[in-house]
Amino acid sequence: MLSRKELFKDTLKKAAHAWKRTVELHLTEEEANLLRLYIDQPGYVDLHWVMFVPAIKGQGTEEQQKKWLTMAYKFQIIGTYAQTELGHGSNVQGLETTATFDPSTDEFIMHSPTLTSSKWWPGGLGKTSTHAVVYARLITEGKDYGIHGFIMQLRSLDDHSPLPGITIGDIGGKFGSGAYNSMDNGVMRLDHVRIPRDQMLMRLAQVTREGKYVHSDVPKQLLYGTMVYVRQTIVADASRALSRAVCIAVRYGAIRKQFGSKAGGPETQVLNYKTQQSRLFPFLASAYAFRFVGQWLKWLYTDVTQKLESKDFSTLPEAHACTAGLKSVTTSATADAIEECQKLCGGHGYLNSSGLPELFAVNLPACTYEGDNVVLLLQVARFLMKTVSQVASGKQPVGTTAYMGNIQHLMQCKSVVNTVEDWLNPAAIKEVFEARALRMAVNCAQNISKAPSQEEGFEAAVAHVQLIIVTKFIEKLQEDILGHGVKEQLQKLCGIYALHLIHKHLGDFLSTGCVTARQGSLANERLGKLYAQVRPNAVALVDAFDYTDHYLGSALGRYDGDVYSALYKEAWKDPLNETVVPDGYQEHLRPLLKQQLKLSRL
Ligand SMILES: CCCCC/C=C/C(=O)SCCNC(=O)CCNC(=O)[C@H](O)C(C)(C)COP(=O)(O)OP(=O)(O)OC[C@H]1O[C@@H](n2cnc3c(N)ncnc32)[C@H](O)[C@@H]1OP(=O)(O)O
Ligand SMILES: Cc1cc2nc3c(=O)[nH]c(=O)nc-3n(C[C@H](O)[C@H](O)[C@H](O)COP(=O)(O)OP(=O)(O)OC[C@H]3O[C@@H](n4cnc5c(N)ncnc54)[C@H](O)[C@@H]3O)c2cc1C
Repeated sequence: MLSRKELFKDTLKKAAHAWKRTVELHLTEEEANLLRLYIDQPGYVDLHWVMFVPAIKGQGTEEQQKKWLTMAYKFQIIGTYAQTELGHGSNVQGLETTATFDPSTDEFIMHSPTLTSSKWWPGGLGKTSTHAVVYARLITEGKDYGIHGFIMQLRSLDDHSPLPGITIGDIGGKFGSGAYNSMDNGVMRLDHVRIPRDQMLMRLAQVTREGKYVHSDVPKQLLYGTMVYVRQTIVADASRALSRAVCIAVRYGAIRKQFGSKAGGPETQVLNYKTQQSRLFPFLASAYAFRFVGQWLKWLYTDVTQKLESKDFSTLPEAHACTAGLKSVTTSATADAIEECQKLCGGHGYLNSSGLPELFAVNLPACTYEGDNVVLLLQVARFLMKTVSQVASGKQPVGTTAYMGNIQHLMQCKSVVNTVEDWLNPAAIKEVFEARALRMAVNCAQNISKAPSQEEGFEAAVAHVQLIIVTKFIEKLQEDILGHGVKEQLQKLCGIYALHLIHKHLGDFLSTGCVTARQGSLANERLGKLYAQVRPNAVALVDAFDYTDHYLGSALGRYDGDVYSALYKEAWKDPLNETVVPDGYQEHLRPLLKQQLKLSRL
């Protein structure tokens, strides 16, 4: 087991190699991010590519982009995204770092006025990054204009030592053995560090030579644009992580046999047990659902970005609500699913050689970074409340809230489901999800005037986001899908995804009158039939993810199924097995055993 310093150095070596290849091969950002996935190290490539570069692209002027991105693409500088502080992360407007303009020198003075203003968490900040986009309160002419982004050099490009006035280091070990412990999330304190005025990212606003603050004609929320970009990538990351865990658990479930042998025959594959299927197959369906909605979200983000180019900001609220909501729902579901997949693999699921503990440790933080999942869903709730009031005033909603325009029907419709088979009808499923989401949003809006309940808003937001995921799965199935029988299997998975949500949130569907108790039990009956129908193709459906054994990194999820010899082989690689008699025996165990033995002979 590598020490944290060895782990860091090993990862730095891999990352530096990746960067070198990125430059030599002239990789695009997309290709560099694919390389990041192959390395599968939550490391230095993340923040440089995933946040530092996009922040400059989104908030820098053309001139600033030309200057800084040229260096960033060639890895002449290595950047991070320094927004979160010891005292504030969710509340960006509460950040305390200051950037005070000094007209006498045409500089900003960057300062950490309090302990809680210390920058805290930025990936790569601790030991690697030479530069950062630092978010700070812009103060000029004695007035505080709120949070803006500034490019700062942190370390010497000669010997990597921190520049004067900058105290910088790593925040210490984190959850899990490998995972984020290979990344130097850092702490930084600034003591009146001066930077040129032109290092303020000036696409959204600027300060003139005289110190006048001038806001440009773009919405101030573009300051948050980098986070919107990363949130949409995180949905795709979640679908990948979930599909890896499901691949391991399904393959192992097909190999593992326990009980159920008749007359000395073979025991039963655990994947044949109904309890195993009802715990695992909703995750299999979710892995496909999240992949499809992630593809759609990437389209939405690209579309919004193109509109922004032509100063069309109309879909910015939708982009924020969708990226925030889908990041929240998919990462929470994925973290829970990976943990459950460990349990689905019994004792061996807790071995590092299963690949599941590492997968869990790497993906759990996604529920927090890039926005705490509750905070983000409350943003979706805010967006829904605004939409409900616009509908009430006669405005026709569009995009993912278009269903709210059908308010007359959806507020009183009854589900058409009368038989188990009716739950196979996508239109019936979609209508039930639309009615639930709308009624929960309207109930929340009606109650908001009484006692604004965060809980109601939160749940209405979950209902809205789950509707988006179900809708995108249904729409995907309306496309031409190659491969004999593939569409049929995906239809079953779509049914499982939707009906498992009805089962899980039956209280919502009943309390809003969208389904009756009988329709609820028909849904459960349909679900059980779908599990049985998917079982024969379960292994094929995870093989379809096409992960190599290297990428999966799991003795339980091997393509050849040779699990037991892989587990046994992995065990002997552990450093503890380098000696048959363990270190410490002579000092600690032998004296005790000898003494007790002597006593027993008296
Ligand atoms: C590969 C993975 C690498 C991971 C490395 C990790 C990196 C990080 O974690 S970076 C740091 C991430 N930090 C966060 O995500 C912070 C989360 N907090 C926020 O985003 C904001 O503080 C907030 C949105 C929760 C609140 O912002 P605030 O300015 O206070 O805004 P209001 O709630 O008052 O809303 C005002 C208005 O603006 C709209 N809006 C908010 N955010 C956005 C956005 N990103 N894009 C577009 N519009 C946005 C919001 O909807 C309101 O609109 P109206 O209702 O129309 O007024
Ligand atoms: C692995 C990792 C990497 C990171 N990398 C970076 C990075 O590179 N750059 C960077 O700038 N940051 C980074 N962060 C920081 C991250 O963005 C923040 O931790 C995140 O935004 C959450 O903010 P917080 O820690 O302030 O949580 P808090 O907001 O303090 O959350 C604590 C609790 O309060 C609740 N809460 C907060 N506000 C409300 C509210 N209004 N209503 C209801 N409940 C509320 C939350 O739901 C949560 O349960 C990283 C974090 C992690 C874990």
